[in-house]
Amino acid sequence: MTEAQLRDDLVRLAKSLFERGFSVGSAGNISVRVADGLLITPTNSCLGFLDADRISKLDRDGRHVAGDPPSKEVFLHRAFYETRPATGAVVHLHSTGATALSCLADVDADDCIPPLTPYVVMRVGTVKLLPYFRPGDASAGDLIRGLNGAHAAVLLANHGPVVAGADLRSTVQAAEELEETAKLLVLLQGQRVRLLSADQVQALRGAFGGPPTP
Ligand SMILES: O=C(O)[C@@H](O)C(=O)COP(=O)(O)O
Ligand SMILES: [Zn+2]
Repeated sequence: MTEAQLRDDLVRLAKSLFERGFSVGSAGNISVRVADGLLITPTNSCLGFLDADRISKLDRDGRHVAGDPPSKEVFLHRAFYETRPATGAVVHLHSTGATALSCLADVDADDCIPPLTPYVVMRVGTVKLLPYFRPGDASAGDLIRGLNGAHAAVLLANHGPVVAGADLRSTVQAAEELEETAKLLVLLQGQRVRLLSADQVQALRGAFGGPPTP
């Protein structure tokens, strides 16, 4: 895809997420890798009303070279690109279910989206809960680097999900799947739940290539 096509795709998919309630106001940010760097949504922009020509562009060293000032979470995005070389896009949302889950006290930090349904295993993989950081705090990027590329998705405590994937479309879809599963988990709070077994999870990974790998 050309850079112009990627810019158009970013605008279209961000608008779709906004219109379906996956983001509100100026919450969330999205980036996509291009040949000579990174495109990322400008800080304080609304995902529903992006202008393709004003999307921020960073060079390979992370320097802002074009467009409006970049999202303050650029370090979160760059940490995924650096530790998962196959990453082509990163999506951060404040979607309701995933954010609700990120606020619950007794969540398993090593597996905060347990295998409730096959699709979340196939598309998202094991999700790590990271501690709370003030938005824009570069320390969260260091924590993601510390995962050494083991997770395609994390939940930022009391904040929301960050998902990395091979390309923009599949990353947006993975963020949607994570959100829907988080909603189910919140709905099922306090009830006895039957999770997929370790064998069932393994069979899904084997049969469909499993979650995105580094
Ligand atoms: O929660 C926040 O403040 C950020 O993580 C966010 O979602 C929006 O920040 P910008 O991308 O800088 O607008
Ligand atoms: Zn945020």
